[in-house]
Amino acid sequence: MAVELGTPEAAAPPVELRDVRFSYGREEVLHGVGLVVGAGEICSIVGDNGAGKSTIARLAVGELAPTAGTVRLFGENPARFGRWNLVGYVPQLPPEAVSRFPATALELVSAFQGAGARGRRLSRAERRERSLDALGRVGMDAHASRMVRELSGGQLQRVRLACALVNGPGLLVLDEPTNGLDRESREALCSLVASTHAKRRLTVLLVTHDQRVLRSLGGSVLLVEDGRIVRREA
Ligand SMILES: Nc1ncnc2c1ncn2[C@@H]1O[C@H](COP(=O)(O)OP(=O)(O)OP(=O)(O)O)[C@@H](O)[C@H]1O
Repeated sequence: MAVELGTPEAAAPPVELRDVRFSYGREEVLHGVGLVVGAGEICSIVGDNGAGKSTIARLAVGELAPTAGTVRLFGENPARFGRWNLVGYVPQLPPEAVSRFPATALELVSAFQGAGARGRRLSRAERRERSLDALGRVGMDAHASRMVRELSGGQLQRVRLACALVNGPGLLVLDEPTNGLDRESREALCSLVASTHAKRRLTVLLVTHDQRVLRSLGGSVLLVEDGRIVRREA
């Protein structure tokens, strides 16, 4: 079932899945998923544990390849996509996976930086400035020199968001971004995503269980059950 979101535009939509099937080994977990997220739209994916939400997000950013069907990222096959500055992705990870990383917050964000406009190589000073700016946007510039293993779960999640935003992406894919966040951090994250969306016409694909995040960000909501999109709420 293909679910069309928003009005068609001349430019290719940031995210497009057509009749996508996916199997981990022999077990098929997505059974013909279709969705289109147009430029500047917010689309949230909800559903029970194990329904297939993260798998859809991972396919959308090319982390997984479909076993059947078509995935397009800004109109291109993710396997051949080259404009990764356009994509910010915060995967669902156990916090330990990042927090043992032997780097400061600033170094972690810098590691995610791509080239500048038209592929220009950035100087060290420019990279530092852009990383500090991204940390500032998530309210973490004061913690730039701290080792990521010393950060709280909420602080670490903000730094991961800075990593996703540092290249000024056109598409932000967030998988359960508010897991483990307190109210203040959750609201800060939602308002940052909402303001970036409004200012820069950011496209957002969000996986969440959190009704408060859905209410705060608005947009379309897709319900996934057992590897199928079964409902769309605009
Ligand atoms: N690496 C993997 N290897 C094998 N099976 C997997 C793997 N990752 C996910 N699965 C299975 O694929 C199905 C869909 O998983 P997925 O993580 O996409 O669900 P989800 O809706 O995001 O769940 P949750 O809300 O718990 O994060 C589940 O049955 C899960 O057990």
